[in-house]
Amino acid sequence: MKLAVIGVGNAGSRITNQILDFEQSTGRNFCNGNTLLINSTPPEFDAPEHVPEERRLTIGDVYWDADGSDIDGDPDLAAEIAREEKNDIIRAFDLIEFHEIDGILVAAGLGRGTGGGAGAVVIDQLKEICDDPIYAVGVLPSDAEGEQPALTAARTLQSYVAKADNVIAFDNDEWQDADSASVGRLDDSAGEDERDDTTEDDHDVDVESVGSGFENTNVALAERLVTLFAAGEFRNSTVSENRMDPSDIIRTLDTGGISSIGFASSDLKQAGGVRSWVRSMSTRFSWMPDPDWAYETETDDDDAATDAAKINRLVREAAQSKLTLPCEISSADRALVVLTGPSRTLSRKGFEGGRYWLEREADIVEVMAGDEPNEKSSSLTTVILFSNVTDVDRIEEIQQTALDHQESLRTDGAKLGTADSQ
Ligand SMILES: Nc1nc2c(ncn2[C@@H]2O[C@H](COP(=O)(O)OP(=O)(O)OP(=O)(O)O)[C@@H](O)[C@H]2O)c(=O)[nH]1
Repeated sequence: MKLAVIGVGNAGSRITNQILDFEQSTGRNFCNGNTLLINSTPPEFDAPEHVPEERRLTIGDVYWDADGSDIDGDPDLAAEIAREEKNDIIRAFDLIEFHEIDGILVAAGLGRGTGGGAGAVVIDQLKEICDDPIYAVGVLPSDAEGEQPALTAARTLQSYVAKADNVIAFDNDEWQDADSASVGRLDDSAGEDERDDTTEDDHDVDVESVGSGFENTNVALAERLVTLFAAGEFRNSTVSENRMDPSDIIRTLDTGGISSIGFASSDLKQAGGVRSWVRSMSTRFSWMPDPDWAYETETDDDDAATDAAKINRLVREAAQSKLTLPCEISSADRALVVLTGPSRTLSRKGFEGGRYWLEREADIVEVMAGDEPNEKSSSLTTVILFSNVTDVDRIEEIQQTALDHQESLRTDGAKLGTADSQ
């Protein structure tokens, strides 16, 4: 599937950059340079930068020049700025070749201002000028960030779901362990005494003060998104009977609502000897031929049966893996399974078995499937998209925190009002 990828805010910008990094390093070509970053401050990247300067738009800088303020987590201010600077944003859309793409992916963190507020307005503005489906990647804040980001995310998630064709959610709370200890914790430089004196609220993490620290989570998210959306977009992909079709992805996401992705991968043993020598030489010297036979994997005695069992197991593992948004998979409306690997290992029998298991186990009536043959892949990978999941504990938790916080703001406001009137 060909997609334009637009990152809004810091999280959106870093995720977009990571998607491009993964696209490039795996030899795919699904966005073909159709990308844009929209932010209120220049983001810090964790990976080599792939988005050229002319595709980075800064919004709101006239405000900061005028009074030194910034968006600082306020989604209403960010939305207002995005509406006021509509002309600049629409002009930046001119850089996207809409005739080349099947859809648009807008990535953003939902717990603060630019991603949550301006991102929703950007989706509206895109809808005014193109008919392609618009999917969002919405990052949910972790508990450690405190109550205000939860309230912001509860509000902005609602508006994303209403505006985008589908929102693929990513739960930082579940995934942060993958990253450096700095994120979601107190600054280690703080002294013990200082720590003892902090109140519950002081433990809220200022995302900006800990730098990015999201490198591993962004890599995990990019790997899942690219394996799903770029299926069939390998530069030198071979033909396959069961090849992934963009219309299957579009149909799966057509449910609207919130979706989640599962993923599993298994390394293949590549053959040694002359094949290994050719592989290493062609990596070192671009003029050397890079034939597919050099990537053949070591074979087992009973190949077909082994491949079938392996694929069947991978589909189960992906369904039971840590999802981008943990949820009850049986609450999904539709699912899509994508299998990537060298064509000779993509056992149709194993794939059908895994698909059948998913239909029964997750009780999903409509499970679509497709594969992405890549002769040079050294692993077998399965990605599963669960579309319109409705049984999600994490979202209920965020909504409850948001309600409690709103209530405490109201009570505090009322107390202040009483004090004022006395
Ligand atoms: N997964 C992931 N989450 C991030 C990253 N950066 C920030 N976040 C999360 O995304 C949310 C939004 O943070 P930012 O993207 O920094 O904020 P912003 O959208 O630029 O908004 P303002 O800071 O108000 O301008 C936070 O609540 C964090 O949970 C990132 O690189 N990856």
